Amino acid sequence: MTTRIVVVGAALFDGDGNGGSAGGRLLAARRSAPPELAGRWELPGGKVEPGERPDAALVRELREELGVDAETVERVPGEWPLKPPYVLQVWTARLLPGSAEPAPLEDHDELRWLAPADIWTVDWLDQDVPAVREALALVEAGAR
Ligand SMILES: Nc1nc2c([nH]c(=O)n2[C@H]2C[C@H](O)[C@@H](COP(=O)(O)OP(=O)(O)OP(=O)(O)O)O2)c(=O)[nH]1
Repeated sequence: MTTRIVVVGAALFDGDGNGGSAGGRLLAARRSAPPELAGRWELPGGKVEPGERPDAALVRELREELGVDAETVERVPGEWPLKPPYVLQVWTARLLPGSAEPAPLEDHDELRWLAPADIWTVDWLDQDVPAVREALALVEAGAR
């Protein structure tokens, strides 16, 4: 059997609170490690643990990495290969009322809320580019 480990990433939007709203800003996180990924931007998240639901893993990772209380909204269709055995899956997500603002507690040295016009101004990890594109397409479709 092929071992396949899911990495979950959050397309975390701010805005009017309906989650992933078009026109809201998307949170991008700059990795501080490992050296080959440091300085590149990603969707915050991490590895799903054995027996864990991916959406629950994402909420846990956002708490650990950013210090926030968040909820997932919708799975972004698709799956993107990372370095084997990892694959990336993405959910749209939003902060819960009363959550702290995201802070770069672990794995990241800078966070940036990107307005729609600024999404492509950061140096996303190559494998994140199609994932970010799909996440934006999903929220734009939802806004129509
Ligand atoms: N979190 C995240 N990881 C990504 C993305 N794109 C991408 O290639 N990766 C890679 C980087 C890492 O090799 C792997 C995820 O590892 P991680 O370091 O974020 O996961 P984790 O918090 O569970 O880490 P750890 O327990 O191993 O310390 O996937 C992305 O958008 N988000």
